[in-house]
Amino acid sequence: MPVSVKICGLSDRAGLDAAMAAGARYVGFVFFAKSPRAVTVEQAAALAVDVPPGIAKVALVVDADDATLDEIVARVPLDMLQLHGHETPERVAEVRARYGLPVMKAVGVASEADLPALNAYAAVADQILVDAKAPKGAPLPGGNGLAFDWRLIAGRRWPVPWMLAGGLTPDNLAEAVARTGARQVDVSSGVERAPGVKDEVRIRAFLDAAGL
Ligand SMILES: O=C(O)c1ccccc1NCC(=O)[C@H](O)[C@H](O)COP(=O)(O)O
Repeated sequence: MPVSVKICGLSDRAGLDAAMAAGARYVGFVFFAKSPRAVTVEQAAALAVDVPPGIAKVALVVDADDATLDEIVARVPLDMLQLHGHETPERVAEVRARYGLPVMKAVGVASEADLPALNAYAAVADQILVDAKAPKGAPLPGGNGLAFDWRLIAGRRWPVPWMLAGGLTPDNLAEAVARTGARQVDVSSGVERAPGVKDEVRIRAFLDAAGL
């Protein structure tokens, strides 16, 4: 059964066009300056305006304050906010209420100890992104191209839709979906030929592997 795909970290027209043409259901724009995929509000607005209905436009932020979110939401046409920092469940609920947009909260997983947080965020967010936990000291809280042990979440379910992320590639996607039961997946590094440089061939291969 096909799974829905989010291509994250799109920063140019070629990558966005490739993701849309291949059948991505979500396209993600990263507003985190340290990322090789970072876009400005102006860049994201210029890209997002051409994304048709049916493909969700996701703004990814990390511990953003209201002023930052105010600017992004005011100037970029969006369908979802992805919170990928240390935002608490209370902050998730606050952002959701303030902007009236669906919120997906990313939760880093490395061991059993990380699993209770998934339940806490599933209680307040519209979706959760089950991602590999960033290594200690890593400059990026996500987008590291690292997978976690998928057995940790095998058979687990949450009361909201969820997305599997972390080190996914065209070659391991089928195993990841089989082991976890994920119906939605998210990828950034695995469809790039260099950090921040999306590869149209790999995007197409990933969507093919997703059954799309
Ligand atoms: O992608 C980034 O550069 C990034 C930077 C800062 C916070 C989050 C970031 N990405 C979040 C995502 O949703 C990624 O798609 C997810 O972590 C999976 O990344 P990858 O393992 O590279 O496929």
